[in-house]
Amino acid sequence: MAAATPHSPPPQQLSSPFLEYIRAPGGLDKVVLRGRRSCSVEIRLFGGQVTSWKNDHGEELLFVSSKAIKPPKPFRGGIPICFPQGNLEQHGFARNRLWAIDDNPPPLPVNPAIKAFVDLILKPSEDDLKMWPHSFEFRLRIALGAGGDLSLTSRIRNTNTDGRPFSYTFAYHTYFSVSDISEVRVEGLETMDYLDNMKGKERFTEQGDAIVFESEVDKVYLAAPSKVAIIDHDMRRTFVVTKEGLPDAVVWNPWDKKAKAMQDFGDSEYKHMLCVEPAAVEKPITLKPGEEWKGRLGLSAVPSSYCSGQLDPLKVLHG
Ligand SMILES: O=P(O)(O)OC[C@H]1O[C@H](O)[C@H](O)[C@@H](O)[C@@H]1O
Repeated sequence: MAAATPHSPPPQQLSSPFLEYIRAPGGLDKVVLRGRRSCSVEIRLFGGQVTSWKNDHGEELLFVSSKAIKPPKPFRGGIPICFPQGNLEQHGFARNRLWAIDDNPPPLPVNPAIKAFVDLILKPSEDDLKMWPHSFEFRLRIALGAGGDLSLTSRIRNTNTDGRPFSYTFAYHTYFSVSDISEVRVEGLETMDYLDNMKGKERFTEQGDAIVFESEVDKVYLAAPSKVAIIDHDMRRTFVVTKEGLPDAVVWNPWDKKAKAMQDFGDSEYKHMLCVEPAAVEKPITLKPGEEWKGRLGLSAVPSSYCSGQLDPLKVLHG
């Protein structure tokens, strides 16, 4: 069966106790995944974008700006999908398109304990093909695990019929909600090489300590480990970010000056967010016709192993 068009009714399998399809005008239809107690995930069809992830106490774990703008502008917060980047609009057009429910996705091995998931699909429109002349199928599975963990699996296939390969860069532009950015540490990126977007993408090596935030940061960590931890002292919460198929990790906080310059971002909101974005940036991914690429993001929020001023990075990173 072909993928549903954006305006067709939601398929039958969406009527499950773990899923709700909510209609809203202006491309704002969304799917809500429900887990144990108050765990939930909200996904907007516009952008195929996760806009909310709540833990079992119903606390929001992702940052969304109070000034976020409605479609057709990209939405500031949650997890925008950045694809296909290159000489296109910033971060590509996928975050700016209406995705459809994929009612017959090719099989994807899943943990049978995961009941709450949804499959979305994006194919290029005629206009998209004028801008980026490649035919593709982008399948996105968003799943809420039994313990409240969230995973996004992207499968991108080259469906060009003229034999041409294509290349792209990619990012899960994840906006985490934090209590106070100056109390946050990121562990797992110590001693990594990075490109500094604020210094013309010059390459540097990170020092040996966990990363803390005192000013604007916009860095692409290269060949970053598959697990990175964001430790929020005040919340005593640690986000564990895992990634597969995505070598790099972008870390971004706009800080005060850039915050003021952004129309869709509150002046002080930089204090309450941090982007850590599993990505493939340095080396574009190339797919020949018929080839498929897979990239996975896993997120969990666990209590910090914070004890009398000492954090134990080994415990956080290796369980
Ligand atoms: O404003 P946007 O297009 O959403 O981009 C917001 C930010 O995203 C990334 O993290 C980039 O590294 C930054 O350079 C950019 O400013």
